[in-house]
Amino acid sequence: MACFLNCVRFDVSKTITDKPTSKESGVTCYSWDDVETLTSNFSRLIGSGGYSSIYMARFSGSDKAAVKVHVSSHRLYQIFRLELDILLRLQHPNIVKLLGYFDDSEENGALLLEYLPQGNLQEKLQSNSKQVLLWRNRVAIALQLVQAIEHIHEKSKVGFSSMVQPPTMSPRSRQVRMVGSPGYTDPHYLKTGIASKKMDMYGFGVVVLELVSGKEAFSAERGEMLVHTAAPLMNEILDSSVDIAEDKVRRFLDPRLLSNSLDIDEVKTMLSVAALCISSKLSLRPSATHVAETLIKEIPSLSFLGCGKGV
Ligand SMILES: Nc1ncnc2c1ncn2[C@@H]1O[C@H](COP(=O)(O)OP(=O)(O)OP(=O)(O)O)[C@@H](O)[C@H]1O
Repeated sequence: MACFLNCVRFDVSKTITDKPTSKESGVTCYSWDDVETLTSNFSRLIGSGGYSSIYMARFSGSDKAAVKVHVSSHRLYQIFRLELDILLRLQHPNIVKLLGYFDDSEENGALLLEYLPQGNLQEKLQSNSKQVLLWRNRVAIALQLVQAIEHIHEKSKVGFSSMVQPPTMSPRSRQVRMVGSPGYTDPHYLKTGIASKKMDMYGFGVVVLELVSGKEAFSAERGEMLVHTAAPLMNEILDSSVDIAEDKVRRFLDPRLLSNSLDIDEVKTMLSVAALCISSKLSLRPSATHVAETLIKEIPSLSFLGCGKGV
């Protein structure tokens, strides 16, 4: 998931085969000493990833940044390089900016990212959070995310999304490439090791289910994946030649959103999109462009964004 949630202002024609020198194209190459200073010796942990820890950093002007320090490992270094390579080529308003990085070219790496003060989606959706995330904001998040994915798939020449594992790759190195967060990772990718645009659409479909239900993709507490809970409804949506019953949709919906003013057809549109995106039939999964067009056309609540101009 992180891959499509990060970004950089950088010349897309550049690769990192040759390390950029300091301040090249707006992305700074830092030394480890710099990273230590910026994070005040890693004094404030603000998040944890599957292979990384995220620390608060401050520049001298007191501007904040987030430093994602990857686990030190020769094996996991490839994951860092892959993420850095992608970030160096991306530029989109809906994706966080890469400000700089540290790379020892062997086993240690860190990414210096624009600081995002609003927390992550799970925090926003959590049932005990005081403010309920409004429906229109949920559909806006879905649209912004799919527009970011569309940018990666269609406009960025990143290539990773359609990347197929070279047949010569050893099982060990293949394992290294197989990254993903629990609950979001396409079972087809887990089975074959083949990364594709369809895999990204699967992850997007899971986020849509989270936005509609208010539940997290994977509940460690219940040992439950949202895609499994949603499966009967998803199958019914895909199989059904008739309109899906409203009470079934309402039962899946985040109870905090139940109100007369909510247009249930918009919820049905979101669920239909999710059902197609997470379908085990890869041919059914739509492109990011198609999903963005569908959301803009079928969800009037998005009009507050001035849709069609990109958000
Ligand atoms: N730029 C940022 N600004 C503020 N907080 C951040 C930022 N990046 C990450 N975080 C915090 O750290 C948490 C984990 O980050 P992220 O989701 O990027 O990890 P991940 O993708 O699971 O990592 P990995 O690549 O190691 O698997 C986020 O949920 C968020 O709370």
